[in-house]
Amino acid sequence: MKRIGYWVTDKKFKKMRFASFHDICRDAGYEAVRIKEPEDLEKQGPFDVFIHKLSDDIGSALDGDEEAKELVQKFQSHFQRCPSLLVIDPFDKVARMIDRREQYQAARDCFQKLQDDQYFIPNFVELTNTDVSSNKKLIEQAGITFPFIYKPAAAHGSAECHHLAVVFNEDGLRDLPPPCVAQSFTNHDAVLYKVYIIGDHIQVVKRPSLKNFKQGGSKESTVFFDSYGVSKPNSNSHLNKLDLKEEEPSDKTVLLSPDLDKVRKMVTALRSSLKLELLGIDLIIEKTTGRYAVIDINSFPGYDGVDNFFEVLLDMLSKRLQPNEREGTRKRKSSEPLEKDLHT
Ligand SMILES: O=P(O)(O)O[C@@H]1[C@@H](OP(=O)(O)O)[C@H](OP(=O)(O)O)[C@H](O)[C@H](OP(=O)(O)O)[C@H]1OP(=O)(O)O
Ligand SMILES: Nc1ncnc2c1ncn2[C@@H]1O[C@H](COP(=O)(O)OP(=O)(O)O)[C@@H](O)[C@H]1O
Ligand SMILES: [Mg+2]
Ligand SMILES: [Mg+2]
Repeated sequence: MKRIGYWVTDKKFKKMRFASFHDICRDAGYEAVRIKEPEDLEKQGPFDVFIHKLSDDIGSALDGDEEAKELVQKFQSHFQRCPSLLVIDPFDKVARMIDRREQYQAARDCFQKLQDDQYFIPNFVELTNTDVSSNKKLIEQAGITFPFIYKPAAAHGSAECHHLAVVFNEDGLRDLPPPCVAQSFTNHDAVLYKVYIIGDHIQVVKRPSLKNFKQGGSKESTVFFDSYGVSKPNSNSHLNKLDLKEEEPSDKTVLLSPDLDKVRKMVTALRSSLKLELLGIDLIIEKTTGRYAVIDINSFPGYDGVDNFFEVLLDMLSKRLQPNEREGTRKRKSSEPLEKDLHT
């Protein structure tokens, strides 16, 4: 019987109802094994495949957190001792999504190769200090316009990673704790699409999002917000409410739901360059042009609203475990070490 090892937090285990995954696996002739302690992994194994939400720990480990380093190291040592183990997703590929600047750069490179300007990453720049005049220059050079959105550089790892802000003018540059990313705000009529990906399977789920703001900026003070309050299924923040005059579509409004063929083309390109199987892409549609903007990429997200998530997951895993597929995986060296400094 093939064995599927997995690592998720208690919160994620409960929220996603992972207990049912065990039944679904058993019915299909697989065994799901929840790893709770990263001790004696050989004894808990052997596993044919290992899936995980370790992005927070990988992020903290890269930041130098000793406990996280130890945890990540234990898994990596196990992977090295079991070279045939399929790891979804490989730690080095997950690591590339942790720093928002790196994540955006990778996605922008991918879109440039695709040579299709219907997809874009809104202009962004990394700010590493609080020097207002040099930050002003960096923002101008990157073509960032007011308002812009402030995001902590780390996309995963702590609650603070989701403490964002909308900055309306140069005065707002004083309040931004570095390291962070500044990104042009793209009006999108307060609708965001979660593009949830499980291998080849894609499901798009509609979510609330930030309202439109006057382009070019204003005198308003910076608005700080927690992203958990604006784009979860039941979010109902004042920041989600379009201003009254905007509720009726204007001539310039391109009101669209995403075109699934376009989404598929985008996902195929991103998957092939990011080399991730379990991911979520936050997509917004630019109000004035209808172009697709990717604003966030999440490793193993919540998949809230995805139909039959565990059946789809098991289907993907069983396909990946087919001998032909394994050959491809081995070529990808899925268990390569993440970073040398995580071993020290
Ligand atoms: O718990 P959820 O359903 O809010 O899922 C979170 C994701 O929400 P989403 O599916 O995109 O709505 C969430 O996505 P966002 O960054 O909020 O777009 C993250 O992936 C989050 O992981 P982390 O805490 O940043 O490591 C995810 O948290 P974990 O479930 O991995 O703890
Ligand atoms: N460039 C942008 N233009 C417009 N709205 C944005 C932009 N970036 C983020 N947002 C809004 O902020 C929310 C959180 O941003 P996101 O980058 O997804 O961070 P998180 O990782 O915390 O989810 C999004 O759900 C969306 O409503
Ligand atoms: Mg997001
Ligand atoms: Mg995110």
